[in-house]
Amino acid sequence: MIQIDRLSFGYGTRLVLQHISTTIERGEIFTILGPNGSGKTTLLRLLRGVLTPVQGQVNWSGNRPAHRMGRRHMAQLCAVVPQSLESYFEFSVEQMVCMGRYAHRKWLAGESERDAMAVQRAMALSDTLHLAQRPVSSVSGGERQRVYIARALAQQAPVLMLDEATSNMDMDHRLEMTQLLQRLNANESQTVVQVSHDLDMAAQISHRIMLLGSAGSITALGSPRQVLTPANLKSSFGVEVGVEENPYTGAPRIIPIRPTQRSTLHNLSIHVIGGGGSASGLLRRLHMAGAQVSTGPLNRGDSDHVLAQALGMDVVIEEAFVAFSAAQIAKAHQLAAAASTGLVIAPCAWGHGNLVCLDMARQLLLQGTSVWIINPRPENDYTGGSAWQKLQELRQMGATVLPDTDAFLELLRSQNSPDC
Ligand SMILES: Nc1ncnc2c1ncn2[C@@H]1O[C@H](COP(=O)(O)OP(=O)(O)OP(=O)(O)O)[C@@H](O)[C@H]1O
Repeated sequence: MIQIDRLSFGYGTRLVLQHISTTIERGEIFTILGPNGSGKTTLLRLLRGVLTPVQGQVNWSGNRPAHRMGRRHMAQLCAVVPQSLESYFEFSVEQMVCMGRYAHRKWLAGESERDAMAVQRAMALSDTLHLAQRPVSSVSGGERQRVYIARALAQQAPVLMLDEATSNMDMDHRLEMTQLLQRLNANESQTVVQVSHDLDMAAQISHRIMLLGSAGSITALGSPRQVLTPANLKSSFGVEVGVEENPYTGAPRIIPIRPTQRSTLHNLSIHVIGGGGSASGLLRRLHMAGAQVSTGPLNRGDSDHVLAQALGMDVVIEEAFVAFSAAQIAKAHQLAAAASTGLVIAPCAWGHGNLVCLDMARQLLLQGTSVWIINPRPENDYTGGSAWQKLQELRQMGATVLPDTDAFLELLRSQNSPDC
């Protein structure tokens, strides 16, 4: 019903979704999971044609690509329960739900009996009838989510798209909404495409789950049982979980083992070479895990500099937009030599201004400092090959290359574990 073909999308130059392909079938409950910022809401927007893909396309069977379909046409096919609160607050709840009938009305036509019946039914199903005359601005967050669901139900579109639609609801209403979705799906072949952070609910009701990773690509796609495995969830969320069978529903049930791994690196001391935001995630995660972190040199105002300063790290700062001076390199060398665990090089872009950091790493390596390099890539070399050659030499001299920050942190943890 909805074909997604090698879809990629970015805001500006930053890609947030990469190579997404699948077909969502009629009558399917399809859930998109993933960490914050992994592109779930963006994917929903691409599916309903609000955004135009950078590559690939979305096709609703028998129609033009989604981004070329008109709004009214899309509204006949797809009803949306949004994540963010919309500013229709001057309307009453009933008026708001009536807006769901927009796609069914002729231009300037009033409300028909059919419209009125659809609105009443939607409000009854979503338990919002008693709120009908209240201004939307006066209802609670959970009640407002039910109003949005009512508006979407009133639209009577074959596909219902929900973006974290039950996140503010109490347990009773959340269960009720879950059952409602299942009932609509079973009795009326309603296709449901939803974004959720509720893994247990997703496991319980989804026919298929798409799990996105932090880089906006698919970590796993398939049945809840195939997708919700400890390895996949670790890969996407960086969290260790156990998965067991829910004794009441038979669906997989997720149990965090170590929800976060804070304070596990508290006796380590590490110097980080980054720049241009390449080390931000690494700096933050090392800090959260309790490691003593220093970094630099970094140009003033660089996003890694701003973050390191905000976290109170020792930072060697060079003025903005200038090459690193010998004096600042000497200071960084001193900090790095004092970092007893070692030096780690983030996947930064290399130019003639920061190439000298690789010479510093070489000297430290020769002096016995451990050096790690995270995900070095030739396309990050803007020096005509010198940086790539220096990185290769570091590797030959004994620096350890790791694919990503997760692998680096895992290595530190395993070396730092009390069992070692
Ligand atoms: N209009 C925009 N302009 C620039 N960047 C954006 C815009 N909308 C979203 N982004 C960025 O794109 C990335 C993906 O955002 P998106 O809202 O799709 O993530 P998500 O997986 O739904 O996150 P969450 O679980 O937090 O709701 C994020 O890094 C976000 O900051």
